[in-house]
Amino acid sequence: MADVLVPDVLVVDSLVRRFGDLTAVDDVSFRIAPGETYGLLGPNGAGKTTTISMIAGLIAADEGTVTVAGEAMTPRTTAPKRHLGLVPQDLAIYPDLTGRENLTLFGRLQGLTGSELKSRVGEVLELIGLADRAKDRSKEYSGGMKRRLNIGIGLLNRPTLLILDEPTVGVDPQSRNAILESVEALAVEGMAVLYTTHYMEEAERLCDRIGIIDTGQLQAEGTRDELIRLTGGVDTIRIGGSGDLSGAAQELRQLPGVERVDIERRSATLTVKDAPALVAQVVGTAASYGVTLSDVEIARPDLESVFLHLTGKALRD
Ligand SMILES: Nc1ncnc2c1ncn2[C@@H]1O[C@H](COP(=O)(O)OP(=O)(O)OP(=O)(O)O)[C@@H](O)[C@H]1O
Repeated sequence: MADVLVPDVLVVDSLVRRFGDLTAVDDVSFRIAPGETYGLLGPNGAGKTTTISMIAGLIAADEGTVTVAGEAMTPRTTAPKRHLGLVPQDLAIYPDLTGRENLTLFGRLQGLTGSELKSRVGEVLELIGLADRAKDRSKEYSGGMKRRLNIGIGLLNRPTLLILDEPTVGVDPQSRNAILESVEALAVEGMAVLYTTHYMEEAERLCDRIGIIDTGQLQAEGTRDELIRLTGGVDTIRIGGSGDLSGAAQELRQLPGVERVDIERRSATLTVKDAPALVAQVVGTAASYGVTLSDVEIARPDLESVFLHLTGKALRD
């Protein structure tokens, strides 16, 4: 049976945006399928906000096109905007209103009324995990709760595509986790999500596919594993200690999944396929040769190494 072709929710084709002499977005193309979470990962100033501002029809592209749910998006068109929920980096909530009042107000502005409005506000409060604080004024919320309320506003119109611009910048780790859980819950509901971040852990955890952006250009895209393969990167296990390391190394070379073993004076470095899966066996083998281990280190390539490989610089500033 032939596969049913589901059209992409978002098609970004050859987008360019210049500010004077600076090309902030330089020929960027990517697509997002329904239910997919796509991460735009890049450092500050890479062009993420400018890209999503064009996708949301807030600013015009100099070149290229954006298609949302099959409709062309420009600052002059309003129809495709009904498919979008945009959660900007800056908070857009009223501090003196409660969480529920904020959502109700924005829901009305988006054309919801009566029982539909009430039930949607209730659903969104659950989705963002603020149902039990709905009656508190938002100025009493923590930074992370305010951010989640900001996300809730973007969800009111049941968007086909939710765009989140660095939603965890400046929030504490616990709130960050709550935000990430909310985004995971949305993906489970089948929403397409475009998530910009400069935190590789977030992109690794949330995103089905990741586009790496730097100096306005999409350097590479793919799943986490596809991107890591680009670096040709491998896992390593390094064991350090005293005893018969050379004897242990001979046996370690025979273990399935071990590609090579390099011995130095008091340490051995194993190049392996899957370090976490092998480490217990490696330690056991070393012990059976009377090696007294003083340290065991696992290193796996991550998106940070991919970024370094592609751009020659670190992702973090
Ligand atoms: N309105 C503007 N006028 C002039 N330059 C701009 C404007 N908006 C963005 N830029 C420049 O375009 C480049 C890309 O900025 P953009 O905000 O898109 O990056 P970003 O990846 O979202 O970074 P950040 O995380 O810091 O927001 C930067 O060099 C920025 O200074």
